[in-house]
Amino acid sequence: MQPPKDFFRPLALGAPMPVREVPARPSRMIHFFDPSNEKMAAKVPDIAKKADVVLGNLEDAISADKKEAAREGLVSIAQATDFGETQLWTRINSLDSPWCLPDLIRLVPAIGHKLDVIMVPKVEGAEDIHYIDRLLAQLEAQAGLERPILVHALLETARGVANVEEICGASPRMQGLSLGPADLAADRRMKTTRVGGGHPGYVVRADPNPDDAEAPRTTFQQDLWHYTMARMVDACATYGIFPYWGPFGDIRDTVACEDQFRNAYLMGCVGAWSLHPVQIDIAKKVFSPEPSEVAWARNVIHQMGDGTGAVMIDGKMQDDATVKQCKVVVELAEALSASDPDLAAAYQAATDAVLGAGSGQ
Ligand SMILES: C[C@H](C(=O)SCCNC(=O)CCNC(=O)[C@H](O)C(C)(C)COP(=O)(O)OP(=O)(O)OC[C@H]1O[C@@H](n2cnc3c(N)ncnc32)[C@H](O)[C@@H]1OP(=O)(O)O)[C@@H](O)C(=O)O
Ligand SMILES: [Mg+2]
Repeated sequence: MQPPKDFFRPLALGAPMPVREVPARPSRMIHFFDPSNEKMAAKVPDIAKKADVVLGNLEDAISADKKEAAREGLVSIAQATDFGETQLWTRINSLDSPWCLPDLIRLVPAIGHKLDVIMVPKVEGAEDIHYIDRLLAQLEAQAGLERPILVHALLETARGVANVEEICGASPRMQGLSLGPADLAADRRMKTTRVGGGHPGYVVRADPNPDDAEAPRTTFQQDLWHYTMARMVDACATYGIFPYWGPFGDIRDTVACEDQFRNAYLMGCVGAWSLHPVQIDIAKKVFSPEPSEVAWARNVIHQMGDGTGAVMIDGKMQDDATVKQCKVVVELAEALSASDPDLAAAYQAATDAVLGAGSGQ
């Protein structure tokens, strides 16, 4: 079905032309900072050197009496910092809050030319995106911005999940979605107070031992987020935008954080939020393909020639579909290599070891 003829028309006279394809920029981690926290804010220039995205958070985790200080702190940091290739995002307050409109009215003219993405919390349906879309167009036109600010929606309400496809297709501004496990759990009345990860009570249990009814029965912990993450990934892939895992709140448990991030990576997410500096490196490790995976993928593409038919490589069937899977890995590796020379060298060394130096892969 074709989009409406005016889908790519600016929603205000003088507003910048909407993008026709969301740029696939490295965003392995969206690093949250509190712009009202001077100590944290002072770290932003250094953190921006190692993070793919830095996000000035104005919503939850910013106390009501700090909302204006966070907004003004973000303006100051954005105006004073050269972010280089690192993206600058913000999470504005929810659309029903008294702070949302002041956030946008202040930020767009002051730092709109540096803001890549505005993250909108608690999105319930396409109507929320339409509201932001038109308002941003008006503010961009007044500010004389030359490129549109993209929008990222938080998937953190039951109705938002029920409407996830219409949210993704609501505007050419849509950059992607993040899964917000805490608000979503509360809205669904899930009985977990954790922020992401599993729960020891969510298990399936092996059958009783027919020879010993008293023998302990093994349990297997299940993933609370599998359904929602899969819905989010499918909706984003349908509209060519990007899915992300949101926060992992148990900051000291770096192992379970890595597990949660890896679940998201394997399911098709392109990144996750980092709430603390320790999580930046976890996300960088997980959301960058392993050098051995890149070498394997390049070998499959190399051996599959025009990408059609079927061959056996190391005992595994390869065909038209697996070539596409391998291209996903190689395209991500090449995009990350462009901004990370260490990663580029690791990928090339692994490829040369498999395909021989000078293979041109
Ligand atoms: C639930 C979902 C959300 O809304 S999640 C997003 C909202 N939450 C946040 O943005 C939290 C951001 N992180 C923090 O505020 C802090 O990390 C912390 C309060 C959780 C812990 O801070 P602290 O006690 O200071 O930790 P440390 O002492 O270990 O810090 C060491 C050092 O690092 C500095 N630091 C800490 N966090 C950050 C950061 N994010 N960026 C930069 N620097 C940071 C800290 O200042 C210390 O510095 P120092 O060594 O110089 O003292 C929801 O949407 C949903 O799911 O629905
Ligand atoms: Mg939330």
